[in-house]
Amino acid sequence: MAIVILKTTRIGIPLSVRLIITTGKEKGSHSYAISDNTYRAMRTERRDQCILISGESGAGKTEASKKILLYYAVTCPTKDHMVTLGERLLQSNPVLEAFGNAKTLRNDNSSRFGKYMDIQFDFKGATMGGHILNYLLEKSRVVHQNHGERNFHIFYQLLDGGEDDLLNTLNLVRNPHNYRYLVKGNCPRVSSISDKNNWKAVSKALDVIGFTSEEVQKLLNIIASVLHLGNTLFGEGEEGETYITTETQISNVAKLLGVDGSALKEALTHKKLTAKGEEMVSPLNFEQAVSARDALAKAVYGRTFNWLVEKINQSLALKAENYHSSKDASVIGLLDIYGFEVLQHNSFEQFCINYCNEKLQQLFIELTLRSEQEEYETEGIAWETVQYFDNKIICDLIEEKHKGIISILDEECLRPGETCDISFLEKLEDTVGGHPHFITHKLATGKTRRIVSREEFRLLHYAGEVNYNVNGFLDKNNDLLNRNLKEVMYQSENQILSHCFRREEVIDQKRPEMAASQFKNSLMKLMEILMSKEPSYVRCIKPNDAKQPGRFDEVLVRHQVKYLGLMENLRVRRAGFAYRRRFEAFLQRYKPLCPETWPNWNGKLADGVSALVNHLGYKAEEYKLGRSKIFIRFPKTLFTTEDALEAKKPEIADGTWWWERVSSRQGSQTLTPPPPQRPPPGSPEEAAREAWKSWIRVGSRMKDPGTQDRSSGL
Ligand SMILES: Nc1ncnc2c1ncn2[C@@H]1O[C@H](COP(=O)(O)OP(=O)(O)OP(=O)(O)O)[C@@H](O)[C@H]1O
Repeated sequence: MAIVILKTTRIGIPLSVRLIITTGKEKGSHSYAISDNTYRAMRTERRDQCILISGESGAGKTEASKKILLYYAVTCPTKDHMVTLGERLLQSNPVLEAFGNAKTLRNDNSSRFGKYMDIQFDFKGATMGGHILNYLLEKSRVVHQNHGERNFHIFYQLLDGGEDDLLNTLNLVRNPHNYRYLVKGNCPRVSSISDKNNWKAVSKALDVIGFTSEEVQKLLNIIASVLHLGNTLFGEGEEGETYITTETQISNVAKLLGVDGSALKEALTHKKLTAKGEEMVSPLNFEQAVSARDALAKAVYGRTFNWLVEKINQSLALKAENYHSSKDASVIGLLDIYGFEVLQHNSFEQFCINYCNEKLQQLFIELTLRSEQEEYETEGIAWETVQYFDNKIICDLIEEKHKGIISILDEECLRPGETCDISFLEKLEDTVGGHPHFITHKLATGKTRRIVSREEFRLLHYAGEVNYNVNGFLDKNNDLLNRNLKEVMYQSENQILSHCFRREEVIDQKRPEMAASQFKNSLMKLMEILMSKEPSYVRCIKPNDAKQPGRFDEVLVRHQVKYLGLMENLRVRRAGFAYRRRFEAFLQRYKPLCPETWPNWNGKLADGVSALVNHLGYKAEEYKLGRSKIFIRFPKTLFTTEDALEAKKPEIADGTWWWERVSSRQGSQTLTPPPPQRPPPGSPEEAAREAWKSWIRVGSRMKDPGTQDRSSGL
């Protein structure tokens, strides 16, 4: 069971709050409602929309996003030659889940990457294309899993579901226990997952998306090579030299990756350095060789995942024949990104995940709480301010240039001389030691000191307090692969790999951006994308930590409701107005309802709106006029007005033969331009027709790009 709280919109109107508790039977119905409302808002407002799905790991974000996608795939019109776009959108899910999801302690199908998907619609509302942006895959899982967790699903699916012939060509045996990279978490069986069935689903999906059998083979070669790489072991010679003890494994890896075996062996046990312009080769010790092997496995898997997303994007891309209609295209974005995560041992990955959640909370504050309240102030509407915690202070602590945690981490990675994770921690203490949301063992006093170990720093996030162990921060941020390993991969005969290891990085030796900065920059871009759209929210709340149906842990739920800011949001919405619109847009749309304002109002806009609402009989408590906008308190008021408008449409065009023809053919709600034959010039029919035409063009569509109508988070 999961609870989802959502805000609904109709023609872009923030509506009342709905709390929907889903049970097995009605699973997904709520997601259809928000999908539908967002689609309608996009069409009537002609404004890009986005749906932000948030919640803790295991709360139901991915399930909700799949339902939303399903809704669009099934209900939106498609062009004849585009019938498979919806199908391809849907089929991208099993593929991305196979390669990017894994069993964790909190969720048997946890997304270990973030995903933002754009669905493009043409002016008739038909799906035209899609695009996926992926964020920070948890690559460390390829080589290590916590107890009770698994590696990415694809490894188990391949071993369980792959045909005998396929496994033979990959030199794999069916038992996952034979592979070191799969037994780190004790390789638990998961009753809720059928790897065999999922393998079938993934194979079919790859086909539907348009992967050729050659590409699939190359992809699986890489997956199998990672397993063989995990079984590649090293020995130490008498003089301390490192060598590979498992010849069969390494030749399997070389064959599957399409690289030269001896070059690979050399690159796994030696590193190339350039000192004073001269190239030197230095042997790696045992630990360094193990690290080089693991780094290669992570790099190969991570880059292959990016390639996979690229391929899916090519398949979803707007086709050339639709470019002409893309000018009028609208977009619905769907964000399903990792939720706030607190584990027993939180590392670099959790730091990035929780930073991302801080940013999303900032966005929520910006787009809803703050903008809502600021708007009342700007418009001169009397208003009782609702207090909320602004987490900007935490975002700054993490991301500020030169002074933030990410900058300090980058500096420590680049600084010459001896650096390590502990020196990073010390640097943090020196630089952000006094910050109210930052604590370390050294800085803590009393009780807190006991809960922060010497290798940890503690951040007081908006959603709770989290200790991060600095071990591995520098390595993960550096994300470096020895140069000679990159060279070997660049020369691979497997086109996926040679595509993933690019010339500028290998030959020109351009240093890639540090992982945390790269993540920070991609988040900044994401925020820009989301800010340009009208947001709707799906808030997923996890009912219990035991993955059990029908159990409702009140403390856990209360905590989530609190940190998601739902109560503040409720208060803002309740005290506020359900709808607001600029005077000109309101007048444009509803002017047919009042003889004084139809077909044109030539006086002051505010007076026109006053005349209109007086004629409609609005009561004083139902609305307020601001400086440039009308604010309507209850959705009911607006719906009554909308219904009156619907009823009025045929009457506006009364007496014109063309209206009757259009309405009898296509239904009276269709906003189709009148047919070319004109009524006699100067006749009342012609005047009615002209007024109608202009209203159809502007008023009925409420095209109002200047409006700051932000959906609430509920
Ligand atoms: N609406 C729902 N009704 C019943 N069960 C659900 C619902 N949503 C999710 N679940 C169950 O919860 C599990 C976790 O859901 P999901 O994978 O969507 O979580 P998530 O929030 O995306 O987690 P993560 O951040 O770890 O990826 C699902 O596999 C499913 O068993």
